[in-house]
Amino acid sequence: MRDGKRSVVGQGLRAEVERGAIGSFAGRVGAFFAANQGGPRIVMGALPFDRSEPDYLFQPETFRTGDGRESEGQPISLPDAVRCAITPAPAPSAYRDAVAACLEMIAVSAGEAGPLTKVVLSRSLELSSTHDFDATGLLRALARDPSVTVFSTLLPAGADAARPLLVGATPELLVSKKGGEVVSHPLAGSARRYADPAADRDSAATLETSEKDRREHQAVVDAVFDALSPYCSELEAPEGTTLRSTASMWHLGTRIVGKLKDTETPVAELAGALHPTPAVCGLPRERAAGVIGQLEGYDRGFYAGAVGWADEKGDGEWYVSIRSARLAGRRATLYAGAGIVAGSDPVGETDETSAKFVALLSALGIDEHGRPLRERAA
Ligand SMILES: C=C(O[C@H]1C=CC=C(C(=O)O)[C@@H]1O)C(=O)O
Repeated sequence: MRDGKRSVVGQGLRAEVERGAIGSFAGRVGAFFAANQGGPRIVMGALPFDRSEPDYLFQPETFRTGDGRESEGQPISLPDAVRCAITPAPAPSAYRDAVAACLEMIAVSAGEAGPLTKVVLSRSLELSSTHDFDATGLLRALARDPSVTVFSTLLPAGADAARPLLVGATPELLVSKKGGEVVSHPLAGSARRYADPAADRDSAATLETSEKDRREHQAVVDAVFDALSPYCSELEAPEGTTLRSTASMWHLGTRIVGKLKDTETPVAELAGALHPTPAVCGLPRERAAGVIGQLEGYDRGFYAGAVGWADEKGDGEWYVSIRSARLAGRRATLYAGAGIVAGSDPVGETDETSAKFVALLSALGIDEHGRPLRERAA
């Protein structure tokens, strides 16, 4: 895991933590350290989107931290023969229909108790290549953007011949905990970035003043405050809501910092209280998760879950596993979602998911149709 300032790298797999759902995350990590005396005092891995599905956590053989600048981001070089066939799943037109159906559900529920106010719907791109995907090269290419946290983590062995990995470049901190201090930096509300400076500024200004995006964002901020308040003696958003940028996207973001009442509260418990926030699920949580299951048509697996680490003291960092891809040998599945609220436009939301694919696709050197990008085609 690495951003422009810091890296946390575990290598090898020394031991696996007993797998379970998020409700037992903190208990299982605590029991692992109590029972296992050898090796680095850290576990890392991934939490799935679905709270009832098992996570995948392991203790690495070795572990080191650095300043995030250990290796410069180099463009990855795909051999000429490697070309990707890309199948959108669902097709963009079917995604637009799903957004429209979701808007209808939001409208119909408006008069009910506990109405559906937000659902984050995602779509995927299935890539199939002539060669195995190079996770290390992809990570290096993603790290050219210092504003994101890049990650690569093992996933549980599945039906694939190759061991799957989750690789990505997330801009969103679910929660970090160090001693008595807790930080979360939720994002929601997005706009595409442009190479032309004037168009880029316009895009940011439109996002900043968009009532629909502010509403979409506030739902996440409120949920983070609700989840963390019981654990904190102080909790505030010192800078308020601000614009955050990655190389390809503008977002609305709110950095939330708190002081824990009990400094021993483990980060795993805080992650368990927060996940999934309305940045990836919706409101009310259970109802939105049901709509996602009904309309998306696939299992998200570890997309829109969390990736990170926790140490023996209960400190740690967990990032929302968005802008991510599941790699398994010659196959990769890329995911991108968008928050749907009253006032969302199906075409606009589809375009937003296309914009969110750009980070991974440009690191792979291709566009959404699998065509080589111009600067790499030469
Ligand atoms: C669900 C994703 O992004 C979330 C994070 C930031 C902005 C979002 C939005 O504006 O919809 C999403 O809530 C994704 O990238 O797949």
